[in-house]
Amino acid sequence: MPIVSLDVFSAVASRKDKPFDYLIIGGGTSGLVIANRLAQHDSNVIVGVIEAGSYYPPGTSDFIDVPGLFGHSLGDSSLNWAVETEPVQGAHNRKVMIARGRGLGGSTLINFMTHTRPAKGEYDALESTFKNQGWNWDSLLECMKKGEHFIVQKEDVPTGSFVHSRDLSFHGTQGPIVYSNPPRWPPHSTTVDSIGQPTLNLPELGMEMMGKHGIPENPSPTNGNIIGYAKPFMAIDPTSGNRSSAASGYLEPILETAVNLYVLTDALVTRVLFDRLRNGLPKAVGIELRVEGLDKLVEIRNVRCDIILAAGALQTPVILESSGIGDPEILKQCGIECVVGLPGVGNNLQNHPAVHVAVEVDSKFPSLDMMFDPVEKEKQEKLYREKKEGLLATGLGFGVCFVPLHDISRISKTSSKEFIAKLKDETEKYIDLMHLSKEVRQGYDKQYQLQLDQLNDPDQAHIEFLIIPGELEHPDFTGKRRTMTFSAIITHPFSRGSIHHHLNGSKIDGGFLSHPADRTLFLNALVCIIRFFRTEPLKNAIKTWIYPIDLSTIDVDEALRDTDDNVELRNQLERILDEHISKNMVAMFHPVGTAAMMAREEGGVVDEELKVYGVEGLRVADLSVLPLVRSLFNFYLTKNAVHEHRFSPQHVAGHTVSVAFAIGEKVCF
Ligand SMILES: Cc1cc2nc3c(=O)[nH]c(=O)nc-3n(C[C@H](O)[C@H](O)[C@H](O)COP(=O)(O)OP(=O)(O)OC[C@H]3O[C@@H](n4cnc5c(N)ncnc54)[C@H](O)[C@@H]3O)c2cc1C
Repeated sequence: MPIVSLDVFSAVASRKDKPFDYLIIGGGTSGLVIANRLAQHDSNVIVGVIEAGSYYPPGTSDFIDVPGLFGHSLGDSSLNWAVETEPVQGAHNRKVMIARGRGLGGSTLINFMTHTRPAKGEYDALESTFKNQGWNWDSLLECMKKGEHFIVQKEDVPTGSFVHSRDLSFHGTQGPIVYSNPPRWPPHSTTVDSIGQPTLNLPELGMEMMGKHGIPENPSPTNGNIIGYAKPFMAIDPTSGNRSSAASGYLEPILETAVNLYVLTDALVTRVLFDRLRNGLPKAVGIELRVEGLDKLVEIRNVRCDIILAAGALQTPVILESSGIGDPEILKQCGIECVVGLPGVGNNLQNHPAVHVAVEVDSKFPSLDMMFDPVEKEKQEKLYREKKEGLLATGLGFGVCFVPLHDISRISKTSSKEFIAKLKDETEKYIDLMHLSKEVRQGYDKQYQLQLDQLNDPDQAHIEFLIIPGELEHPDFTGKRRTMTFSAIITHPFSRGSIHHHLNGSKIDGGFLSHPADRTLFLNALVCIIRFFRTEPLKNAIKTWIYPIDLSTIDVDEALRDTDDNVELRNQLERILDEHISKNMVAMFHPVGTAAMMAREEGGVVDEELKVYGVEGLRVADLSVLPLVRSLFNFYLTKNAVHEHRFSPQHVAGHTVSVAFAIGEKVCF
C-alpha cells in the first residue's frame, strides 16, 4: 500500500474525514524513522511521505546493496544530489561537491556505512547548556538503542590483534538498522611475509603506527568513548551481506501492511503553504510540489497536525526560505513574502573538510585497487556471492582514529599554545567580516567561545584520521598498483558557510578553509600523517608518494628531523602540504547546522520539540537542527579506565548517520 500515485495521494489529502494528519518532507534517514514510528504507533493517524527521489526495492541496485561498492553511486545523479558549492576561495576557487542521497532511504542509500555514536556529555549538554529540555544522554541513548540491531560476529584472529568489544549493554538488539563487524578484510596473515611485515592488513598496520606515536587503541568506540584508534562497526546485515539502510530497516518491513501510510516518490517539494489562525499565527497546512512528468506545480493541502521537514541540512533551509521563513533581507532580495523572520535559517553551515595523503605500497599488500584487476575482481565477486566475505562485504570503515589537538601538536612537533593564542583574534576578525544579524552573531559568539575553550582539553578530538587500504582520488585502473591512504578530517571546523535561496535556485557557500585555523589544523595533521608513513615497519612497505606527488621531490625524513639546520627544508615541506590542501581539500558528507535547535534570540530556528519558531504545525527533524551538539567524545578511554571529562560544542566529531537516526526517534508528538 504505502507507495502510491499522485492521484491517490491527492485523493487522501482531499478526504473530509481522514486527510493527512502528518506530512513528512523527505523520505531519508530521519524522515523514514518518523514515518514508521508515527504510522505504527496509531493506525488511526494518517501519515504521508513525499520524497524527491525514487524507490529502489532490494535486489534492484548493487550499488546500494553491496557494501564494497560504496562510492560507486556518487556519479549517479538519480541517487546523489551532488550539491556543488560556490567556488571556494581558499581552495583555488574550486567548487566542492557535497554528496546527498536521493531516494527512499536518503543518504543511507549511498553512505559508507561507518558507525560512530555520540557520548553522554554531548547529549546532556544539549539540555544543560542550550536549554533544550528532554535532549539528554538518557533519553537519546534509548532512541539510539531503539533504532539498532547489533550483531557482533566472533572473529578468529591471533592474540594481540584488534578485536571489537562484545559489550552490547550500550546497544540495541531489536531495532531496524543492523550493525555488525563484517568479516575482516584484508584477511589476517599470521606469518611474517618475505619483506618482513608482521601483517598484510594495511589498516591494522596503520593503527599500529599510530600506537607507536602514543595514540591509544579504543576497542569499543560506540560506547561514548572515541579518542584513539578503532575499527568501527558498519551498517551491514551479516545474514544477507547487504547494506542496512533507512529504507530496508524502517520502510520495507511495513511496506505491505501499513494501511495508514502513503508514500509519494519522484516529487520535489518546493514550499510550505500557510493559513492564518484566529490568533494571527501562520499555520502550515500544505505544500507545493513538482512531480516528475507534470509541467505544473501541484498543491497538497488540508494537513491536520504537522508538516515535518526532513529534507536534510542542505535542502531543508531552502524549503523554509522559499516558504517565507528566514532572514527578511534575503527573502526580500528573492521577492519572497516574509511569513516569519528567522535570520538563522541557512546560516551556520558546518561540514567536515578532509585532505588525503596516499602512497604506493609493496604489491604483497591486498588493497582496494585489486578490484581493477579482472582476475582478482572475479575472485572477490565469487567470495562475496558464496560466503558474503572479502572486499565486497565491507564498507569504508577500515580504521578510524580521533585525536586531540594536544596529541596533534606533540606528534607534528608544533606549538598548540601559539596556535590557540592567535585564534581568538582571528576568530573575532572572522565573525566581523561575516556581517551577521545581531541574533545570529550572538549564537556564533557563544559557539566560538566554547570551541576556543575546548582546544586546551587533551580529551577532545580535533582531528580524525581515516585509514584506507587503497587510493580514492587517482585510481590506477590497471589494477597492478597497491596503495594506502591516510585522511585527515577536521572534526570541529572553525569555518562556517551558508546556504540560501537564490533567484536561480539555491546558492551554497561551503565556507571551507575560510577561517585560518582550519588550514593550520590541516597542516599539522598532515605532518602527523607523514610521520605515520615514515615509521617502521610501515615505512619499509612504501614504494612512492602518490598524493601529493611533490613529496617525492624532497627528503621528507630530513625535513621532519627536529633540528635547527633544516628550516628551509621544513618550509619547503609545509609549502607542498599547503598547496596540497588548497588543491585537494574535499568535503566529507556531513553538513549540519542550517536550522539550529537553539534560542530564537541566538539565531535558533527550532525549539526543543523541533517546532519552527513563530508558526504552528511546522517542524524540522533532520541534521539541520544539530550544530550545537557538543563534541561526541567527552570520555577518554585508556586500556584500563574510563575518565569522564568536559565536553565541547558545535559540529559532532564523528560520522553523522547515527545522530540523524536518533533525531528521527526523538521527535515527540
Ligand atoms: C556519500 C556519503 C557517505 C557517508 N558516509 C557516512 C558514514 O560512513 N557514516 C556516517 O555516520 N555518516 C555518513 N554519511 C552521512 C549520513 O549518511 C548523513 O548525515 C545522514 O544520512 C543524513 O540524514 P538526513 O535525514 O539529515 O538526510 P538524508 O538522509 O539525506 O535525507 C533527506 C531526504 O530528503 C529528500 N529531499 C531533499 N529535498 C527534498 C525536497 N525538496 N522534496 C522532497 N524530498 C526531498 C532527499 O532526496 C533525501 O531522501 C555519509 C553521507 C554521504 C552522502
